[in-house]
Amino acid sequence: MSRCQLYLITPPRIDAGFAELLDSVLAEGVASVLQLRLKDQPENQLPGLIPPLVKAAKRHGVTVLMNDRPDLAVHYGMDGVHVGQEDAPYAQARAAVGKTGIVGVTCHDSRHLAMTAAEKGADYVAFGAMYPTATKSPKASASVDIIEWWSEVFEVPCVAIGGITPENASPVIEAGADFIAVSGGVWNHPAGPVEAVRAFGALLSAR
Ligand SMILES: Cc1ncc(COP(=O)(O)OP(=O)(O)O)c(N)n1
Ligand SMILES: Cc1nc(C(=O)O)sc1CCOP(=O)(O)O
Ligand SMILES: [Mg+2]
Repeated sequence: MSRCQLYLITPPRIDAGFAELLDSVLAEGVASVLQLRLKDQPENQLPGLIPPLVKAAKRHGVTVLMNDRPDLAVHYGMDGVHVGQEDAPYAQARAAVGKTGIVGVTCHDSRHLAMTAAEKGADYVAFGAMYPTATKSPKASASVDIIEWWSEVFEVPCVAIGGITPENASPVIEAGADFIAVSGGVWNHPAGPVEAVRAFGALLSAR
């Protein structure tokens, strides 16, 4: 069984200083994937904000994915895109990022959605929300059972998302998640983002 990895998600809105904070967080060497999820950012600010984030990810050897927008993933030279059930359809995302690009798909708490996404060729399926979260109003809540089932039956990696913190991540990791996707559990951690990723690092390397 491969070790669970940290999949970091940006806050929904950032300022120009965020790239420096991100750099210090990625320098800890804990996160292996970064998703740019700038849901609350005015579109006209994206050209100024995205390139330094992509550069920071590449500098630290971190895979960088765009949320929702295959077009932006391609435009800014990212590794791929994450799409939800109401975003660009899988085929459109795949056509944009190509065979070697990464396409991840939200599957909520649905085995059916996950099997469909995997059959189409998704690089990973995401289940959530595992815990209550202040980052968004999730469509569903998922239990560790679906993570356990998926990881026992399928080869396609699974991501667990929603309300995950260093304090509550253990059952999700033990269930077999290939990745834990985290936003607030890093950026809003009371000890600060760098301490939070260190805590995730300690958890993940203990297994
Ligand atoms: C890794 C990961 N999993 C799930 C989501 C949620 O995507 P979606 O359902 O499209 O919701 P928004 O993120 O667009 O609000 C995700 N972003 N990343
Ligand atoms: C973006 C997102 N998608 C979810 C899903 O259930 O599909 S939960 C979620 C929020 C992730 O942020 P945090 O780590 O702060 O809870
Ligand atoms: Mg989406």
